[in-house]
Amino acid sequence: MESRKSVVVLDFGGQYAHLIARRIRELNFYSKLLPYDISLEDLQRSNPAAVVFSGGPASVLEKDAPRPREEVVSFLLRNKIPILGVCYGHQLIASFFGGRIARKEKGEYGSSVLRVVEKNELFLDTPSIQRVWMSHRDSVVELPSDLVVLASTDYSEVAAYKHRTLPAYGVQFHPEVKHTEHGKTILSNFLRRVVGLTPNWFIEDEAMHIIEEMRKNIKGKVLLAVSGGVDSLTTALMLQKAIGGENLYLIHVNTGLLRENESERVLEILKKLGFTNVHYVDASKLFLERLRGVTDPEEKRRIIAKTFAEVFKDKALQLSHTVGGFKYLAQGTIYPDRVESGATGKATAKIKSHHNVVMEAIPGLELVEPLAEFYKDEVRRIAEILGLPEELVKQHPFPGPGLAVRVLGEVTEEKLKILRKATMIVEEEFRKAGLYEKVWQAFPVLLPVKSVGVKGDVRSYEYVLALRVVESEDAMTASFVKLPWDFLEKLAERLVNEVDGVNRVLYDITHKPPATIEFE
Ligand SMILES: Nc1ncnc2c1ncn2[C@@H]1O[C@H](COP(=O)(O)OP(=O)(O)OP(=O)(O)O)[C@@H](O)[C@H]1O
Ligand SMILES: O=c1[nH]c(=O)c2[nH+]cn([C@@H]3O[C@H](COP(=O)(O)O)[C@@H](O)[C@H]3O)c2[nH]1
Ligand SMILES: NC(=O)CC[C@H](N)C(=O)O
Ligand SMILES: [Mg+2]
Repeated sequence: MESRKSVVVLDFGGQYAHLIARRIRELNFYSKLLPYDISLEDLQRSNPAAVVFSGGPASVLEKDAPRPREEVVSFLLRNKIPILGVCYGHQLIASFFGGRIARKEKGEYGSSVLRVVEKNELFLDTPSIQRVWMSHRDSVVELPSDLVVLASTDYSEVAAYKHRTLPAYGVQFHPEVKHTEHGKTILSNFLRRVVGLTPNWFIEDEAMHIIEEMRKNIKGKVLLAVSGGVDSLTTALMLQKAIGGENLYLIHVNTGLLRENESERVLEILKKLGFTNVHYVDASKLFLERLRGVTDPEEKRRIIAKTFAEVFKDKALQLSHTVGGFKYLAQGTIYPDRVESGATGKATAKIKSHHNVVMEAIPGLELVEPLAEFYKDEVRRIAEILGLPEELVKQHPFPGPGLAVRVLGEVTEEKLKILRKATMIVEEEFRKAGLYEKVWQAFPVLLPVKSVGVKGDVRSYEYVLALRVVESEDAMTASFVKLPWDFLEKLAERLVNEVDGVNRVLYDITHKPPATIEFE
């Protein structure tokens, strides 16, 4: 059993379920995300001080809606372990106690004004009227006498409730998202006031703990895929600290889908960081061959994942002939990679297949993913602690499938060449203007269409680039950046003047959701 108390978040499939756990960790409490149908034994192993029921896409009104096991519910109630329901969780807990849930004629999506109608610890230090963020269609329309309404909105009379005698609470809104003004205070109130917890989770200790665990448990040679991004570099540093350099083998693959001189740069960095067993595979021909004629985005991702695994396996086999067998495969997978691939919970919807997650199946090798539970900003803090140079800590994320998801439709050498050049210019201009570190990502995308233009009095019929520039905290949600016109103008000018084959530049003004950050 875990020695320290944890706050368990039961995952009912909400896209923001892990965000709840993350906010709780930001408040310095140890938190774990577990599947909604976890057994009592496994739940107890986590030593739960409190349990949060997350939101989710299902409806409590459906017969086979996800529910926690009965043994779990009765354990929580019997032992008076505090519970907090969020959205779907709020509806679920209300229904356990005999409340009535109904599907109303319309939903309540986005910002709402919450009125606190009953003084309660949960809303301590927050104003009686506050903005909250809602995303639901079902509502709690009747409460049993055991439950008291704490807050309402115009649309939802039961926007928050508590049980009269048990430590059970529900909120229809999402306290975990930034758009809920006082969400963090509300979560903090629940943990400090209702549950009575004292802080027991600090990221430095956490990273050191994971390193310590790896030191104890890893017995044998480790293969690590390194892209040069902050995730895999941090993974490499953690492993270096845990097991030293001797048993650590780094492989960098040139997929042919990387940016200008990227592989050379990565190899240089690894040398500087003191890694000795570094191996390079140039598989660019193979990747491009296999992608020829393929236009479907998920098919492209599948091919890249499969090829990546194959290349990796071959190299591992080849290496093991010379240095002896490998026991582990390490990757820089971070939490959002898994959420969006639908790999975190049974109730989560799949958005797109992030390639490192699909790569899990290399038979015979045990997977090591020390960052699997962290968000990017947490990874950056760990990287800093481990001494990764600042420009590497702050580099923008670059997807595993590389430029293939930014050349929409079929990937060809010609298009890659255009996009490489354009990418270089965009990165350069952002750095020059001091904007690079202010945004989450900034990159061009090559659209699969040509448009008519005029260059030097001559008609041109060339490709169109889209610019994608977003701000984000963790890539789960993002907003487009309102860049100054002058900057955009200069950037577009450079792109059409210097990149052969492009005569038009568009600016993407959609947020995520509904658009994703990458176009494929
Ligand atoms: N070209 C590559 N060569 C070797 N490993 C790779 C390559 N591309 C991706 N990987 C593996 O897949 C993982 C996920 O890729 P991803 O691009 O998300 O992460 P990253 O490059 O480490 O960090 P960032 O998200 O900051 O770019 C990497 O951490 C790495 O383990
Ligand atoms: O390792 C990765 N493998 C992938 O297949 C992949 N696809 C997208 N990304 C990056 O993840 C973040 C969220 O991207 P999306 O909004 O496009 O899903 C953004 O930061 C993207 O750049 C990937 N990273
Ligand atoms: N975000 C949620 O948890 C939604 C809960 C439920 N599916 C509803 O629509 O009301
Ligand atoms: Mg990367």
